Order: sequence, then structure tokens, then C-alpha cells
Amino acid sequence: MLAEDVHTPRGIACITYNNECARELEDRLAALGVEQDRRIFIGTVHSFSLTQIILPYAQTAGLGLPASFAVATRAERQAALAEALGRAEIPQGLEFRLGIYRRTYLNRELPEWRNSDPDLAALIERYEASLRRRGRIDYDDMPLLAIRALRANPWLQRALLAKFPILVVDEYQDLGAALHRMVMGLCFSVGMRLFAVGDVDQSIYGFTGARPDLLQRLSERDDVETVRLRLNYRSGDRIVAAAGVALGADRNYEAADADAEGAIFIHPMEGNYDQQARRALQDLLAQARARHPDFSLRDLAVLYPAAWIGDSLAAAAQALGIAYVRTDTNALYPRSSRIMQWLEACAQWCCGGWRIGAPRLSRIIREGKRLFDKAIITEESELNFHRRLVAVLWGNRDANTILRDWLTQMTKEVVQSFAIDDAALRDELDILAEFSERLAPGADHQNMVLGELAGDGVYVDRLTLSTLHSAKGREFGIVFMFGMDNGRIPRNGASNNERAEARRLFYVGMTRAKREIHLLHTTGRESIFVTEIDQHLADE
Ligand SMILES: Nc1ncnc2c1ncn2[C@@H]1O[C@H](COP(=O)(O)OP(=O)(O)OP(=O)(O)O)[C@@H](O)[C@H]1O
Repeated sequence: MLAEDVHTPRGIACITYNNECARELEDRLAALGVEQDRRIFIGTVHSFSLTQIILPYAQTAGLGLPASFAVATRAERQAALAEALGRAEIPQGLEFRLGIYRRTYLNRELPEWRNSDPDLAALIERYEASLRRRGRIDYDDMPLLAIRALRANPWLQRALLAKFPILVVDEYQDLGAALHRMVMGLCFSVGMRLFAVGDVDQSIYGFTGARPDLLQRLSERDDVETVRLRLNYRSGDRIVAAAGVALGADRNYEAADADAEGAIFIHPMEGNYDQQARRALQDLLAQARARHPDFSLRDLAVLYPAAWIGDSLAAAAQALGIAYVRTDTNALYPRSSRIMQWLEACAQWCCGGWRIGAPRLSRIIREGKRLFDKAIITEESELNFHRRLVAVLWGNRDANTILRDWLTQMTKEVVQSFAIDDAALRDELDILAEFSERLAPGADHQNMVLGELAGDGVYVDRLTLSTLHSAKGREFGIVFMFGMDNGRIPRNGASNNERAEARRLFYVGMTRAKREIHLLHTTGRESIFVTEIDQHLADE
């Protein structure tokens, strides 16, 4: 589309579910020689709303935000909520409920907004008012404000069409009503061309307000051409068949390469999760690697139903000296954080990467400029950025440098000078601050060295430890699904909807594997989904 349909300076906007998916998109486009620049937006619906609509047009679109508004930090959100509640302690799960309600009832002029839960609607209004008094917006505000701005300003719709004649959406099934509303307006009224990709069977975020039926409805429109993809280029034949069994529905999928069989293993495991983790990583992982000497650690992943289970696996990997990268909420920092990804790349350069150009300095500089694009606007500021960055990197080429010292220098010399006044970076700076706290003298990671930060990056060979949710959109040669126990997936007491979503989550896990899938469960407690696969293998 970029080569043939859209001409400079017009471009394409690509919206996807989360930063992790955006990163996957960016990497794949980079492999085709396409770099993210002014013509191409790649990011979440939140960053699209913020960077393409709210920041440039808040004042002209009459959103009623002060000129100096910013994105609220977690502490500011909690303070606003406490004020709205009239007391300091915030009940557990309240923020989550607020979020779902705001995402569900978009149009506040309809009676549903107030009638569905009058107390909650009133609380939300007080909370938002409190945020505004502080000159802040929050995460859920972003798409809501963007929709409001678009609806009230037809010229704004045309401005977006002028910039992005094509809108690409990936993982449509996991995006909520706000994005759908935007798509309906921009594509079906204003005339952007839509290219949407998704799979209703992989919808796993219903619990946060995602609406898989929206993709279904989109595909049923007369003015939409639907293309069903039947061939699976990722997984071996037997894995494709077993995944169909896991889904409990035949979609007629076929492995593209008939010779690639793939293998499925079921392992009953004794003991608690700590003991199971140790055996999984010590024995099963080693055996799998022996069967596939062509795979390196980065081709392997262990997926589990909840982040706390990852603690057992991380501890076992640490004890066994297996390098790993963790991508769940208990990770040291979120892997999807843009600033942390950039710092990882900087660390890799310092830890020997500079000798071989992995990563290249030019890439680090380019990504840094993109990260701090609000502050790097003149040739002079660009030069200043180069000088400061190169001075810190060149002066610290030692993997054994205490990370705290390195990070302090980076923060002082580079980050603090260039991340100023950027509303889009505030959450990122929070993440950085939280990470720094864990490196402080006396904190749990006070002795961490630079090499360890470098190790968590994409250039280094690591085993992936991830929740099933975070593995969405990714692929690995060999996948271990750990903790596939009754009561865990699906959870005890799950409703019918939750059971169906758990089944889809299990399906997402199985479809990540190219060559081998391993289902691990506590002996005598296997999940019903494992039992079904077991039965299928016996019948085969
Ligand atoms: N036409 C093709 N020829 C060869 N390989 C392909 C082709 N299409 C996709 N692949 C490969 O198959 C794998 C899966 O493709 P891709 O990730 O695009 O699928 P997907 O539908 O997005 O998967 P999911 O949504 O389950 O994550 C990738 O390794 C990709 O490179």
C-alpha cells in the first residue's frame, strides 16, 4: 500500500492492541525496509488518540483542556479518585470497574450511561472533573476525548483523512467499542480505506471490555470484503489439528507445509510449582533442545496462566543459570516500555555491541530522537543529543558497571534534558523512576550490573517466560504451557463466558508453537482442555 497506493507526504496509520503487538508490527515492517516516520503511525488506539488527535488539536477542537494539560501519573489518578470518593483508601478493583464502565458506555448522552449503574456513573464524573481540575487526562480518556473531538469537528475528520488515507487495524477482536466507533466514523463516513485483521477465536480480553462481536459485525457488512485465511504457515500439521481440538470448533485450518508434522507432549508433573518449574527447565527444556539443536533459547518459550506462576519459573531459571526474559506484570519492568527498550539497546551497545554494530549506534540515535521528538526539534538540539548520548555510552563500555551508576548518568545527561514537557512520555518516566528505585542502595536489585540490563534485550539469546495473554501475536519454535491445571485454566467458579474465554486463551497458547508444544499439568489435576487433547492424541 505504501509503495503503490499512498504517496508522500500522505501515509498509513496502523493501530493495534498493545505496545507489544506494535513492536511486532514495527519489527516486521523494518524487515521489509519500512521505518516508522512521519508518514507511518504504528501504535495503540490510545497513542493514536493522544499523538494524532488530542495533542495537536486539543485547543482548536474545543476539548476544554488547559494548554498545559498532561497525562496523569498513577499517583495523580489515585489522588483524583480519592477526592471523588471522599476518602483516602480506594476499594480494590474499583479502578478496573471504572475503566470497563467508561469503555462500555461511550455515548454519555444516552440513558444507558446513567441508568446502568447510577452511582458508578456519578463517581466517574466526579473523578474526571477532579482530574481536569488538576490539568490531567488519564489513559481511558484518550480514545473518549478523541471520539468527542472527531464527532464535534468534521474538519478534524478530513484533516486525519488527508494525513492517513488508509487505516490498518490488527488484533481487531481485542479492541473495544471506542476504536470501533472511530473506525465507523473515519472509514465508513469520512472515507479512509480500512484494512482490518483479527481472529474472533483469539479474543482473550473480554474481561477488560473488548468486543469480539465488533469484528464479526464488520465482516458481515455488504461494503466490506472478507478474506478468510485458511493456511497456517507457522505450525506443524499435528499442532494445527490439536489446536482445532483445543478450540472445540473446526475452522478447517491446514498447515501450509504438509511435511512439517510438529509434535505434542503432555507431562504430568509432581510437586508444587517451584518443583515443577525446576524439572521443566532442567529436564524437559534440555531434552527439547537436544531434539532441535538448530533452535537457540530465543526460539523457546514457557507460557503460564498467571504472572505469579512466572515467579517459580524465573527462580528456577536463575538457579539453573538459564538466561531468560520475562514479559508479564511481575517483570522487573514492562518489556513494552519504549524508554526501557531504548535503554536496553543502549546497554547492549555499551556491553560489546559497539564492536560489532549490534545494535548500531545510528539505530540507537534514531530511536532516541523518536522517543524525545518533542525536545529534539532543531539542528542544535539534535547535535546536543548526539554529544550527550555518545559521551555517556562511550564512557561506560563495561558490562560490570553498577547499573545504578550508569542509569543515573543516562538519566541526568540525556533523559532529563530531552524528556521534558512531553505529555506522551510521563508514564514512561514513571516506569523509569520505579525501576531506578529497585536499584537504589538497599533495594532488591542494588547490585544489578549493566550486562544484566543488556541481557534483557532482543539482541541477546534468552528463554521467554510469559503469561499466555502476553504471548498473543508472537511465535516460538517450542512452547511449554505450564500450570495447565484444573481450577487454573479455566479458573474455579468461572462463568460460561469466562470458560469460553479460557478456552480461547488455551488456543492462543497452542497456536504460538511452530514445532513442539508441551502441556504441563499437576499430576491428577489436569485441565479439561488437556484431557481433550489427550483423548484426541489417543484417537489419532
Ligand atoms: N505466505 C506466507 N508464506 C510463508 N510464510 C508465511 C506466509 N504468511 C505468513 N507466514 C509466516 O507464518 C507465520 C505466522 O504468520 P503471522 O504471524 O502473520 O500470522 P498471524 O495470523 O498474525 O498469527 P497470529 O494471529 O496467530 O499470531 C510467520 O512466521 C510468517 O512469517
